[in-house]
Order: sequence, then structure tokens, then C-alpha cells
Amino acid sequence: MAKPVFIALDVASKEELDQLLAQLGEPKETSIKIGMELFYHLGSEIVVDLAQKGYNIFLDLKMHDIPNTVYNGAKQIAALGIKYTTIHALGGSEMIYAAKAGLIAGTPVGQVAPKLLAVTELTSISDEILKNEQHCELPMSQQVVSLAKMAQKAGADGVICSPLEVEKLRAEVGDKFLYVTPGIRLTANSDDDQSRIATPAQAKKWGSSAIVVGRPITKAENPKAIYDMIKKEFN
Ligand SMILES: O=c1ccn([C@@H]2O[C@H](COP(=O)(O)O)[C@@H](O)[C@H]2O)c(=O)[nH]1
Repeated sequence: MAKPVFIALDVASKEELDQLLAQLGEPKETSIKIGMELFYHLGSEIVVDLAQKGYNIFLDLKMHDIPNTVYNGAKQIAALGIKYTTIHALGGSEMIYAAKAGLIAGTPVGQVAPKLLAVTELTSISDEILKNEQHCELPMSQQVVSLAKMAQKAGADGVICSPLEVEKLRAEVGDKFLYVTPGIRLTANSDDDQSRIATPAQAKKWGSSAIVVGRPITKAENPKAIYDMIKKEFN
């Protein structure tokens, strides 16, 4: 089965969303990621609407709050018909455990609870930021492994990390865990806000379970052509 390529639909309006989906012209089971830009603008209604149309939805709101608040938020998220959602691993094991419990409690009878993915270190975080601003003494790859092990024990189904870390994660955390990787770029050079990047082919080689791609597709002149090329390169 083809591994998902989640298109990050980071657009500002319903018009832009409709235009992009029309350009992609894909069957409705396409994997899409809805993040804070679209969600804060259009709310949960757009999520339910796209889920009812059959899209495979990853709702990326990166929960990070006290366990009680996260439990109740996750319960609401579970009712939207989505397949994946995110939480910040740095919020700790109790928060992750609460999110997982909320997702299970909020899933309608007969449906499958959304998979919980813990964001390890954002792919925009560089080695320098990790050391000088987060004051983390571990090198990036070890920090990511450490957060992934904690998240796994707390009930997460997988992590968000860079493809650069996946080989080590598979060796140390195992294959029964999802490694979903943003920070995908078509060439080794990127002049935007991502720090830990890789190409779709590298993500495939290093073992990503799924990739997330936003601007390389959404800002392309022909988003469909780039999307098709990325799907082929990754699978
Ligand atoms: O560590 C993370 C976690 C989430 N993201 C999200 O993925 C997409 C990437 O978009 P690009 O335009 O391809 O950079 C975006 O929605 C982020 O919020 C991430 O990049 N890194």
C-alpha cells in the first residue's frame, strides 16, 4: 500500500482552499493536513466537511496545555472524523496520556480513534537553537529519540520528526511506531524556515512512514505535477 504524502493545506481562505483542491483534482481519499491557519479561520466545520467527502485528514493543532485541558480538547477533536492529530512531546507524559484518553473517549462508537503523533523537536529547530535557546545538552538525534521513547510509553502512536532522525528512531524505538516527517524539500537547499530537511527520496530511504509537504506543492506553478512527482519519489 502506498505510504501517505500529506499535503499541508496552509492557506488563508476558503477560496484558496477550493482552488488548491481543484488544482490537485485528486480522488477524495487524498491525504491532507489541516493546520492552525485554516482551522483558526474556518473552524471545525471545514474539517467535518472534508472528512465527510472522504479525505484522509491529519489535523495538526499541536496540543500543549495542562492534562485536563488537553483531555477535553482531544475529546472534541476525536468527533471530527479525522485520522491523525498532534501534541507537543515537550508537554510531558501526563499530557500525552491525557490526550490519548481524550481521543478514545471522544471517538464515536464503531469508529477508530485518531492516531496521536507527538511532535519531538519541530523541524524548524536547528542544533544551535536546541543548545542555545532550549539549553538542551543532548545532540538533536538523541533528544528526538528520548522524546519519542517517552511519548511511546505514554500512549502515542508515533512521532513527528525530521527524516534525518528516522533511521536511529527505528533502531532505538522500533518499527511498531509511526515516523511522520515534515521538512521535505525537493533539493538539498532551502531558504525558508525549515532547518532539518530532506528530499522525498531520502525520506523513503531512511524509513519515514509518511511525509508532510506544504509549500513545495502549494506554491508550485503546477501543484498537481509536483504532488504526483513527490508521491512517486516517496513510494
Ligand atoms: O516539526 C514540524 C511539525 C509540523 N510541521 C508542519 O508541516 C508543514 C510543513 O510545511 P512546508 O511548507 O512544507 O514547510 C507545516 O504545516 C508545518 O506546520 C513542520 O513543518 N514541522
